[in-house]
Amino acid sequence: MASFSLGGALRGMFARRTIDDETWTDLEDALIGADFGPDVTDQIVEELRGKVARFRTTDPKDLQRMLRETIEERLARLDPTLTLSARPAVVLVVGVNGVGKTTTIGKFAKFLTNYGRTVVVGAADTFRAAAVEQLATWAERAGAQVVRPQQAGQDPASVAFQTVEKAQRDGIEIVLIDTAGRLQTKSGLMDELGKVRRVVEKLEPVAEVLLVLDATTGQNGLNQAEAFVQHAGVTGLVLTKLDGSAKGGFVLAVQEKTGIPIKLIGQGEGIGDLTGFSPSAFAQQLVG
Ligand SMILES: Nc1nc2c(ncn2[C@@H]2O[C@H](COP(=O)(O)OP(=O)(O)OP(=O)(O)O)[C@@H](O)[C@H]2O)c(=O)[nH]1
Repeated sequence: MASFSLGGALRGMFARRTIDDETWTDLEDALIGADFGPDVTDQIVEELRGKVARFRTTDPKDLQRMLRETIEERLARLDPTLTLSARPAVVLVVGVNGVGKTTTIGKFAKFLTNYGRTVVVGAADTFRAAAVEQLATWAERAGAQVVRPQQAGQDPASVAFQTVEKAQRDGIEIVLIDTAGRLQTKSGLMDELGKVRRVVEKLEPVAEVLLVLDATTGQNGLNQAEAFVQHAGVTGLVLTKLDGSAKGGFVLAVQEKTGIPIKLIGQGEGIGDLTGFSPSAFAQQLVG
């Protein structure tokens, strides 16, 4: 069972033979506990009460199936497909420190090389040499090329530019650009991201801006998301650390709050632990 599954939380509900008042309390507690948030929880419970009445069922198994369908239907309102058909397709990866950005870029590079794509990674987080080396190690493991800053503190936008230039020159299909994640000076960070984007777009349009969020952070993650969504032109979300989280509901909460689709999910620290986002597979894992 995936750790973000509602299985444990719903156990009480299924221990009962019929749907009764306690069933609804248990369901509500399970959804709140899993970080769906109060609004989405109320809406889901309301919808399921309606369905249960309409179909005149008293079987908790029916309720489980309806819950799975409701969650899947809501997750599927946005399209999780990555837009990577441009050549090169330029992807900016944004997010604050510690959410798993570097690891995600490594895993994503591997995901793409597994599909036979060629990849170059640009280390535009130029203030920490250790971060550049960590990224380079991941990229090399993934079979991707790397563009590093030529000196510490080089303008991130110029590293991004050189990375896209290399892709154009060498015919590399996908460009992944790591960006700095300092949130202390939010406006500084957003200005920097804007500059990276403008400079890259002198060469190629940006295909995707992926915001990496740590699924274990709940409301804090939602606040981070809002800042990036407002200022960085985010086109897709990547949720990391779902393997360590009992908060699977965050997936739906963050997608509905931002209106931006989840495109990738990370479920572990290994290079193979990143997958595309499938609403039906996710709803199945979540609800059982
Ligand atoms: N369990 C789990 N751990 C993850 C996942 N993704 C990343 N991590 C771990 O989270 C920690 C931070 O990951 P990094 O990739 O270094 O995060 P970052 O956002 O680049 O952080 P900085 O390099 O500090 O900017 C590492 O210990 C990773 O192994 C995941 O999907 N599941």
